[in-house]
Amino acid sequence: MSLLGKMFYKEQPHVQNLSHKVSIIGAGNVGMAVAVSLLGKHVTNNLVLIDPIGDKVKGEIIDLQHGSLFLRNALIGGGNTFEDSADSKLCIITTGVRQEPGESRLVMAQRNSEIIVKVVKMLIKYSPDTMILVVGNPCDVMAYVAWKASGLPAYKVMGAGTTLDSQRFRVELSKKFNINPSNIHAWIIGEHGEHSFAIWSSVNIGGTRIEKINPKFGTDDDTEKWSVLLKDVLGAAKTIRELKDYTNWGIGMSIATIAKALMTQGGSIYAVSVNAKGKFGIEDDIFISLPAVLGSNGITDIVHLNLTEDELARLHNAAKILKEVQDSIKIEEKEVKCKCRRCK
Ligand SMILES: NC(=O)C1=CN([C@@H]2O[C@H](COP(=O)(O)OP(=O)(O)OC[C@H]3O[C@@H](n4cnc5c(N)ncnc54)[C@H](O)[C@@H]3O)[C@@H](O)[C@H]2O)C=CC1
Ligand SMILES: CC(=O)C(=O)O
Repeated sequence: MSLLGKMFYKEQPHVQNLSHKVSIIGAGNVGMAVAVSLLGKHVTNNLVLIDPIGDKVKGEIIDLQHGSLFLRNALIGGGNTFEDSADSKLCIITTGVRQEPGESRLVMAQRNSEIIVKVVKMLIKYSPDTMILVVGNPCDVMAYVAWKASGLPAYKVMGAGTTLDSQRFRVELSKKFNINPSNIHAWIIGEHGEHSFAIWSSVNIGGTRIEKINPKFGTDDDTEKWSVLLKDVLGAAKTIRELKDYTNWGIGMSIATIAKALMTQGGSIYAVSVNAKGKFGIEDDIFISLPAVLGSNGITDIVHLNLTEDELARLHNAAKILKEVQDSIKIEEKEVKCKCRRCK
């Protein structure tokens, strides 16, 4: 009899609870920040990390596994192929090349969309019913590409959107008001990029809409110049990139929070990239960042914001730009061959 046989009276085979599997695709700076945040927030104890390129992902998996002692015995698997992602409830795509200096978003969109299509086809092969959250940039357009490539209903596919921008906005406001950012309700919507904008009219602290006190709040005519604060918010990515080359911790934590809403506690609202067709006068399938209610099967509702005329015009402008980029992308429907042991 083996040592295990001598140690235990076996009652039944050991079965792992696989119902909360989250797969992260891309073990770069963002992917690893998402992984650590998901584990630290106990969003899942069944994590898979996949990166088709290089050995780094294998090293990251072993390294993280050594932390599982402190992470509710989390199961951490993955590698270069997609088989371990089978039956994921949520797949988070962080693959993508970063923008080269001087490179247009459009060129980056085409390059990254080719990666997204390949990745999504593989994910759907193993998890046909998964939810997909796209982080790779330009994330609104990449969410559209993921939706097209996946064949999933739109409510199951979203992009990180302007969650991070809204988070940055709340943090900057919190520094001025000296209030915990979780008690400040403020949104950036539109496109996660050059066409995002703040909904100053809805900034609310402690049940008080600031615009009611200062009707010029956030406008160029405001003598207190609150709008200056937006420079730090919208320029944050550039500032951080100049200092450390990439951004990862802020997005890692916001993705873990979105994932928590999708995995455990429905009813939380985040400004994710959603298909806005039929909302706010948008007529086409355009993925754009709007506050949406998240539940355990994806997006349940999109908030019917009370936008001012100017804010609505900005939203339509962002939608127009996003549609132009979406339309410029060629999404090839070609079959992707899996190199995993099961399919070889
Ligand atoms: N939505 C948001 O708020 C944010 C988005 N990002 C975006 O996230 C993406 C990842 O950024 P980082 O992790 O810093 O980059 P990184 O270079 O550290 O990691 C990217 C990963 O993608 C993988 N990859 C590259 N080409 C691939 C291909 N052809 N097929 C499969 N995998 C491939 C690489 O192996 C690498 O592990 C970028 O597009 C970046 O702009 C970053 C921060 C915030
Ligand atoms: C890189 C990026 O999209 C950000 O940090 O906002």
